[in-house]
Amino acid sequence: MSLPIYLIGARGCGKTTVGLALSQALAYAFSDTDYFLQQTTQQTVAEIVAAEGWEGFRRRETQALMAVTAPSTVIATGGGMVLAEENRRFMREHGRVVYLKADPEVLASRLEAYPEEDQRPTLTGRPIADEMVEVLAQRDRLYQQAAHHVINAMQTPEQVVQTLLQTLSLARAS
Ligand SMILES: Nc1ncnc2c1ncn2[C@@H]1O[C@H](COP(=O)(O)OP(=O)(O)O)[C@@H](O)[C@H]1O
Ligand SMILES: O=C(O)C1=C[C@@H](OP(=O)(O)O)[C@@H](O)[C@H](O)C1
Ligand SMILES: [Mg+2]
Repeated sequence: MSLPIYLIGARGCGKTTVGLALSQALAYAFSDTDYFLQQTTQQTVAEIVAAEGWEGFRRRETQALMAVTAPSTVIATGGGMVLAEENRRFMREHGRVVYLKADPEVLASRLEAYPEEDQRPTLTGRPIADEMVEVLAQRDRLYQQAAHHVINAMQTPEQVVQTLLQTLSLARAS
């Protein structure tokens, strides 16, 4: 059995979309921590945050990360998973961690086209483009710290999957 692969990065970088496609290419299972939370609580992210605040959501997110961790599984995390040092350490110790990196303008344009507000309630109360700049300024360092590999996520999903396959097999060979 192979180590789990964790995809990290900001909202809109493609963790869920690319993660599912990567799992199919590798014949791995696929898990998404947000989807896991929605299934187990029967609540959307927005409903959890409304009831318990971001603090409650973050606590549940850590539990979800541990619950979905399994061999031969691609795990799409939520964009804020790296905020907790505990989560960064857990991912690095249990699997391969890949940062899907994209510029804030690219992320904002994807989210503006398809906001999914139940999944992505505002983090700052500011417009998406401003929020993306602010969030990346805080988190880019944490994504870099947690990651074994950094991938350019500003390609088509198919190209990102190919880059991931190359990067992960090179990493195995070295
Ligand atoms: N590589 C990509 N190129 C263009 N659009 C993308 C890409 N990856 C994801 N998207 C689109 O961006 C939005 C967010 O993707 P998603 O996979 O949910 O990101 P995340 O899970 O990282 O927040 C979706 O509408 C998705 O179709
Ligand atoms: O960046 C964040 O703090 C969040 C990202 C979301 O996941 P995606 O990155 O899959 O959109 C979701 O976990 C929640 O809204 C919080
Ligand atoms: Mg996602």
